[in-house]
Amino acid sequence: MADSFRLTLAQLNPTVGAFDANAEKALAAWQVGRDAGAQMVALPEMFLTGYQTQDLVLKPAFVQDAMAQMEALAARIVDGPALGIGGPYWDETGHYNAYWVLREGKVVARLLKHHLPHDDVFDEMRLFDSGPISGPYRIGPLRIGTPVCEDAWHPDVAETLAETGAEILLIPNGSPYRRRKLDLRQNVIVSRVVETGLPTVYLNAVGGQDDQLFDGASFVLNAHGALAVQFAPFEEIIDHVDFTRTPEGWVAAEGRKDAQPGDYEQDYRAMVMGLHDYLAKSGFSKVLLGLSGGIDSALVATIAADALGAENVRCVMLPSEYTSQGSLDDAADLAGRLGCPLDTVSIEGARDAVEGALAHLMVGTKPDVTEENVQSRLRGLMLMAISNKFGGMLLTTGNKSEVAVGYCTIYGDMAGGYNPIKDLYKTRVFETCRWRNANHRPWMKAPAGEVIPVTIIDKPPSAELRPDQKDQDSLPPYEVLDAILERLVEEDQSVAEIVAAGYDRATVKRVEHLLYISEWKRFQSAPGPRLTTRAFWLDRRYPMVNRWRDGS
Ligand SMILES: Nc1ncnc2c1ncn2[C@@H]1O[C@H](COP(=O)(O)OP(=O)(O)OC[C@H]2O[C@@H]([n+]3cccc(C(=O)O)c3)[C@H](O)[C@@H]2O)[C@@H](O)[C@H]1O
Ligand SMILES: Nc1ncnc2c1ncn2[C@@H]1O[C@H](COP(=O)(O)OP(=O)(O)OP(=O)(O)O)[C@@H](O)[C@H]1O
Ligand SMILES: NC(=O)CC[C@H](N)C(=O)O
Repeated sequence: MADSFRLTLAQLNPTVGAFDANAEKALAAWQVGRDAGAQMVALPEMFLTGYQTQDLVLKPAFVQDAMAQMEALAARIVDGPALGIGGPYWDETGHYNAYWVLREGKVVARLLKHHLPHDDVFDEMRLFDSGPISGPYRIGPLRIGTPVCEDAWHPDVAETLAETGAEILLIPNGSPYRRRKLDLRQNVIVSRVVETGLPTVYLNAVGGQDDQLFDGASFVLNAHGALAVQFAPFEEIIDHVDFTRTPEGWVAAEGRKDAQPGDYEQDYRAMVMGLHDYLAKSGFSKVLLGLSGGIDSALVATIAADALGAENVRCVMLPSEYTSQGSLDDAADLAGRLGCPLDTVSIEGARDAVEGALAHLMVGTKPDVTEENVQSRLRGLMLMAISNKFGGMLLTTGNKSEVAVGYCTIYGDMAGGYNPIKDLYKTRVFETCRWRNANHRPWMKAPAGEVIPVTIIDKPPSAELRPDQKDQDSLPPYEVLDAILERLVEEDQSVAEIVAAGYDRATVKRVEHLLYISEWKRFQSAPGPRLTTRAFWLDRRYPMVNRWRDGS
């Protein structure tokens, strides 16, 4: 019996619902494996349909179509390696998230996911039935056990596979990014390796799907947990792992060990990829945004220029009488450094017209946030008109701190289809700008160097909706606001715990109140890439009507 086995890992980016394109990608990877003499080529979880399909996978027509496409793909897998690929499977016993193994024109195995994740962004218990734990399958000389993603986060599936003769584990995944997720995954998988004594392949998808980002970063561990192979995150990679039979069992040869960037780089890459894929997969190649001369729109313009090329990022300055010369200069400076086209559209005439039209109703009232919001909404209106006429998608620019406390105008600066910094607290916005100014990578399409002028980073944030307005007039300093928000949102701390940590009780209560009363705004807000454990959308599902307040 042969003593070697070549497994080709395809860390690739599928598109939800694009069955033909996903199948072609799988076939191209299979051809790479075949040409390299592999015995098997593996793709990630639910690759044929893309992931996550959400409720699409409850639709019989969708699943029938996917299963027919899978059979058609199987018919093309002849005279070469086996192909492992994720896709749904329905039969009279249930509806499954399955891993299909195709070989010599046929489906030779189907491994059904047993543990269905139902935490953070996952609801698989509502979408699938739990399959029985499948046994190992043989490809050439090797018996392979395949826990499907969440299956590997519990000991039982891997243990059963080891007990029933698996010689390696191959885990296909659709595991979404969040900060430092790779450390968590490796800790979990080391436990499986130690429990089973089996070399383990962890293959993850890459690419953005709505708010979720799959970061790849696939890896291979040998028995005892030593790292044999590590793929880079956020890249499409096809590469091979060579296993050799030894007296102690199968051993993976040392392969590529791609470096894993630090937190700021990974978050930045996630935002760039999230924006790129949301647009490209929705059929857009251009964006526009309101460029105020402030830091949030500066960072969004930079992310967009890195994702799409500066020529595809149309910046629009929409000044009013409150716009300072400094803001006009900073916006022009940033657009020039990035190489983005910049237009100027005054909102003054439109504001006069709106205020004139409303004047007879407003008699006797004092100017307040109403007039401020009109300016914001006029900007949204003008930007959407440019979007409609010229076809770019409008980006909205609220950071996580603002989105958390509702410091943004509904139908105003919240207008837009995607928000690249929705899960980035304001204090991280500053640090991210500094990181981008100091670092450039080949995947960034905008120029290297100090693209975000230091004056933009250093000036006090202002909405410039009334004379001398500063964010800090309405909100606690961002260091304090972000620290309280992180404790309330990410850490689920009580008011008493936050106060005990040294924060002023009245401030904590105010932030808690603002967080709860703006739930409705977030419900109507644009999606954005998930970076944390509690992004606003699926990770944290709060009611809009909620009269409870923490009395601790
Ligand atoms: N639970 C709920 N469900 C549905 N609707 C609800 C609601 N609660 C209030 N509302 C409605 O929402 C409206 C208030 O919300 P909204 O109109 O957004 O206005 P509002 O939140 O009152 O004001 C916008 C805030 O964002 C700040 N800001 C900061 C930075 C930039 C910008 C900018 O615009 O560029 C703005 C601005 O200074 C102000 O504090 C009310 O008219 C009310 O009818
Ligand atoms: N004068 C302006 N010209 C163009 N767009 C603007 C202007 N003022 C505000 N906007 C848009 O509205 C968004 C919210 O802006 P605002 O300046 O009021 O608050 P901010 O959160 O401090 O954002 P920024 O740091 O980008 O200024 C901006 O990011 C920008 O997209
Ligand atoms: N697709 C899944 O089953 C995900 C499982 C796991 N909780 C992860 O995030 O990696």
